[in-house]
Amino acid sequence: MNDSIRVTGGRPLEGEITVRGAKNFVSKAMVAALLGSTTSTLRNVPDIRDVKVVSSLLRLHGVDVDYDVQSGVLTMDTSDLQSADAMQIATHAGSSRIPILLCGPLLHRLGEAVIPDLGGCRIGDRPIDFHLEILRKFGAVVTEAGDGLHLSAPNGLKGIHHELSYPSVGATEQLLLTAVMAEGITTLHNMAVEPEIKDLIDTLQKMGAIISVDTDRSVTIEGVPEMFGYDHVSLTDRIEVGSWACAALATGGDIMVRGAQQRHMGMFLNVFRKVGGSFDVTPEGIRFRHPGGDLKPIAIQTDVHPGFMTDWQQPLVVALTQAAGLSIVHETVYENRFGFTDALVQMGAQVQLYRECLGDKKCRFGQRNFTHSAVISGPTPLKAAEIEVPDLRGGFSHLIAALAAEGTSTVRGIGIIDRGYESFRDKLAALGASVE
Ligand SMILES: CC(=O)N[C@H]1[C@@H](OP(=O)(O)OP(=O)(O)OC[C@H]2O[C@@H](n3ccc(=O)[nH]c3=O)[C@H](O)[C@@H]2O)O[C@H](CO)[C@@H](O)[C@@H]1O
Ligand SMILES: C=C(OP(=O)(O)O)C(=O)O
Repeated sequence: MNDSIRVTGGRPLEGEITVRGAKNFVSKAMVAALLGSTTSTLRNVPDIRDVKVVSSLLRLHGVDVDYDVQSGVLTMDTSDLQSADAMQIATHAGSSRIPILLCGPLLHRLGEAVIPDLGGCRIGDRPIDFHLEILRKFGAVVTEAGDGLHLSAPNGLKGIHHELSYPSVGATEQLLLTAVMAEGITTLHNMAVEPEIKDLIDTLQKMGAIISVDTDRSVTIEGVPEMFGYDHVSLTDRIEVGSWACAALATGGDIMVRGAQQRHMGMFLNVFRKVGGSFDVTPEGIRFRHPGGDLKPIAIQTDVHPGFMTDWQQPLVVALTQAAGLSIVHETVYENRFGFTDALVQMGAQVQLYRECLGDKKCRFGQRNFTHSAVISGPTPLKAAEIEVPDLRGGFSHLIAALAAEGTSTVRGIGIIDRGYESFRDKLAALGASVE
């Protein structure tokens, strides 16, 4: 497939699109299916690359995976589960961050796990120290093996009491996926509470898990000896919804996003309204539009849920280049998530990056030489440019910038965007974008 796209901007995106299941839940629910001794059915599954990567990893372990793109129904039959060939696992190195979550389920079901080196967006160091600490506490023996890790559990996995120093999404999922079948009781404090995690907990409960969530970011899990398949409908991808909403704002457009769910987007909708966007929530989805007039600047800080999500930050920054005044964005989740602004500056935006924390939220990056705050001065007309996509959300943000810019831009490396945006080329065409 051609990996670059020519975008002629300067016209509003208008029309209707549908967003299906969440990349950051579907991939985890697919891993959870490994815990079940019977077939699992996942619905509302989008046709994105991360689903293909996890399907392939499951197949390497003997899972019979069947996906009907049209209906979005994915079934996973785990009756012939078996250890995978290490050489074949290695071919998945760098493909996604999901493989590290296979550890607990594979240790429970097969007694060993071989994990390739992780991929995912390069938006910071992204260590896995929390994951390994949790797995070792449960009783896993972790050794480095070639291009990845080898894990075993000679004495089985036993419940633990753990507190995260930061409410990491992946580490919370690691603990849940391991604790559900570990012997005895597990408790976790300072857990992540993103909607995708709540959906994972619901899925695990359907499978037979006993999980009690408290109101203070803590959870108690009573391990069970056997789990079964599930039937579950994925929540909608709130990051994709927010990305299209920002595209409507930046291009002066009007986009009806079918499938969008208000209850998972509270903080985003507040910000969208404060910046000057309009939205209508309907039973079918949410319609986002630029109502005309100037957009307003804003000061925001990204945070764990229920704060403003880091994955919304990059698309929003493009819209903020069109707001009248100074906007401030303090990124507190990743230390290096403003690299994508170089291309915006090349297109005429005024974005100044700072090492200091430009906000009062507790942040791990303040005194550590990371440019993790941005001041955006607008409105600045954007002009076409040749751009290389840096990462998933940064890439979609570049597309939005090209759609808002006068002239024809070339955006290279758009394959990355397929990791998390289903049929984005068709959706752009449906919204009247001029793309080749
Ligand atoms: C596939 C998936 O669901 N990806 C999402 C997930 O990523 P992911 O699960 O990787 O993100 P985490 O919540 O774990 O990371 C948050 C912070 O914790 C740090 N950390 C994490 C693990 C660890 O072992 N040590 C450590 O220091 C990270 O470097 C980062 O600074 O949540 C992020 C935060 O909402 C989202 O941006 C990603 O889209
Ligand atoms: C950072 C992201 O994903 P991943 O964790 O898969 O790299 C994202 O979806 O924006």
